[in-house]
Amino acid sequence: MKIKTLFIAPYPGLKELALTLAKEQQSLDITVVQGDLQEAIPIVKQYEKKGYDIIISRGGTAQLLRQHTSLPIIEIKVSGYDILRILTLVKDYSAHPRIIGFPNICQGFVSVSNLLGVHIPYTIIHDQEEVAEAVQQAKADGAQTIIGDTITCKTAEAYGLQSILITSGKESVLEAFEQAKQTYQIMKNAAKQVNLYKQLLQKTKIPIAIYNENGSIQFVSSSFQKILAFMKNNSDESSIYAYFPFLDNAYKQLCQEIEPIEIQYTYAINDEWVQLRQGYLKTDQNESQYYLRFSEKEDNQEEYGLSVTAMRPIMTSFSQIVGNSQPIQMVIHQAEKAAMHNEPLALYGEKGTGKKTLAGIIHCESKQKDEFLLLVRILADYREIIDHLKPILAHSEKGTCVLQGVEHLRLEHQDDVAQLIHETKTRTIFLFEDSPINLLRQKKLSPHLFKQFKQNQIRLPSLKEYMEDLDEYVRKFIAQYNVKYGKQIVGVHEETLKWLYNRNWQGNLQELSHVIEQAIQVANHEYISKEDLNNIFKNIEPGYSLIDLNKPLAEIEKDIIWKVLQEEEMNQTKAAKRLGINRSTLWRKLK
Ligand SMILES: Nc1ncnc2c1ncn2[C@@H]1O[C@H](COP(=O)(O)OP(=O)(O)OP(=O)(O)O)[C@@H](O)[C@H]1O
Repeated sequence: MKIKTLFIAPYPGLKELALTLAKEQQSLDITVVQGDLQEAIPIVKQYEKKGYDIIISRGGTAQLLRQHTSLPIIEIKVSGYDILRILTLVKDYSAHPRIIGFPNICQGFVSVSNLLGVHIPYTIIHDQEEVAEAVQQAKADGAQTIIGDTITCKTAEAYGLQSILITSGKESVLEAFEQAKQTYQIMKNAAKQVNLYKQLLQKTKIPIAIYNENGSIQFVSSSFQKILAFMKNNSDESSIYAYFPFLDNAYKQLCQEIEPIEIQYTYAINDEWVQLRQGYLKTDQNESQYYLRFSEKEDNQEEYGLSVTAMRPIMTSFSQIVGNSQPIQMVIHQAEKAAMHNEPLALYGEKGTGKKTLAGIIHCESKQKDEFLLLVRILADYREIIDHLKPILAHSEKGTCVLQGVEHLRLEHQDDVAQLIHETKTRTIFLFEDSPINLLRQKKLSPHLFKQFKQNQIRLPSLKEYMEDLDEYVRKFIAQYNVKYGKQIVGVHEETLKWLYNRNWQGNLQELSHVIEQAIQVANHEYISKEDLNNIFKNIEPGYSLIDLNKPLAEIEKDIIWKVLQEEEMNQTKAAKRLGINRSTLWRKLK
């Protein structure tokens, strides 16, 4: 297959020469068009659509075109022969010649003319815009003939001077043809590689899209394309922001700074929550590139010992917190106070007591509510962790960073975190399962770090401490899961609630929420019955016979999974690992 080549000749003679030489080119299919600086851009736009591979042009035209097309531009260089020809022509000329040109042309002339003992004055320009001034100056200096390229000659004539165009000879044109072939070959090899990777991405079925700083989509895998089509029917939007508006914000810059760590997002597409990950791709161009990919729920979290999530607060206001009990009212009171300032804060309480939820509300009720809300989980200590945390904490003067697992860091790293917090204005909220003072005593918390939030600590009570609010929470979860599962459950009977109340309750809000979720799914009356709940507890509490062999296989499987989950303190990662399945499979099987 021949290389489709567009040859733009800035003057008629070059067009003729190119047409003649093109005939001898076996591997180039050359279209020759005449056009100068002004005409070249529309020509290229017109031919670009016709599948051309490469463009050949000369001087300023070639340089201008580079800024307006992604096709490779080969420039016909002024050769020693071209210079020699001009010098031979003008050496006995009496009409005071002057060369005006870019540094390479002028230097070429100086070298060759020195060899020949011909001395022609010259003016070096660096930009086409300088031509007019250079011509006027030459005229003022007494020059009568200007030697230069097409634009220079046109300008000279406009000022009433003679001009001699530096024409390109056969050798220069042939040289450009050779270069076109070589460049095309290099391009083809690079394209081959890109194609290979693209195919690989398609084959592995990873839903991934790559886009630039402006959000313009550069690549989209077929599986991602299907999702985009699903999101916007018949839409040919080329901007990623049209589909995922949350990407166009402060996180983009952060993404670049914490590369190679990805930022996770939870996003609803047609009522279905999905996990997305955004990352930064290093390229050697000035432009920044990003990718967005769909991921299994919280997969590969341990990859970097650090996970960064753009939090989506499920509750945004203190008024949404239900419960009149003293412990809950105390939490609300303290949290309201905390939302009024920007000091580092610690929230502590057992697993599933609502620490993340409260952190989200505090953020939404604070001055920085419109800024980012990040959940940073430290999963392991490692050498570069502070380098990774630095941009996160220093990222913006605003926003809230919720930091979980800081006690996993060695004490000197914790001291570094304390220093970072001291220097930043980003609001930091620490989450602990144990009380900070206990952690301090056990030497798991650095005194420097402790000092940062010593005055601002909120303890989240365990559910068993505020059982008088149980009915409120049960009702809240029923309403929440009715929506999710399209049910119309109206509540639990008084006696069921009493029974629930009198249980030796070990779990927290997280577990209560799971139990109600299960109950909503199985309930087939308006009220959740004691039996419904009992069946669920049977499966999640130790001491009950685990497997009821009268149930269908899928149900037995569910029971086993619940049992393992319970034994692993509802830790989904550990349960999934024990069962040899991944976390999304685990949840799918429980549905
Ligand atoms: N005030 C609340 N009202 C209703 N539901 C709540 C409340 N607080 C928390 N929840 C629910 O309880 C569950 C656990 O909450 P959250 O994740 O905030 O707890 P956590 O203490 O941060 O958990 P962990 O210790 O596991 O990280 C979530 O499903 C959340 O929706």
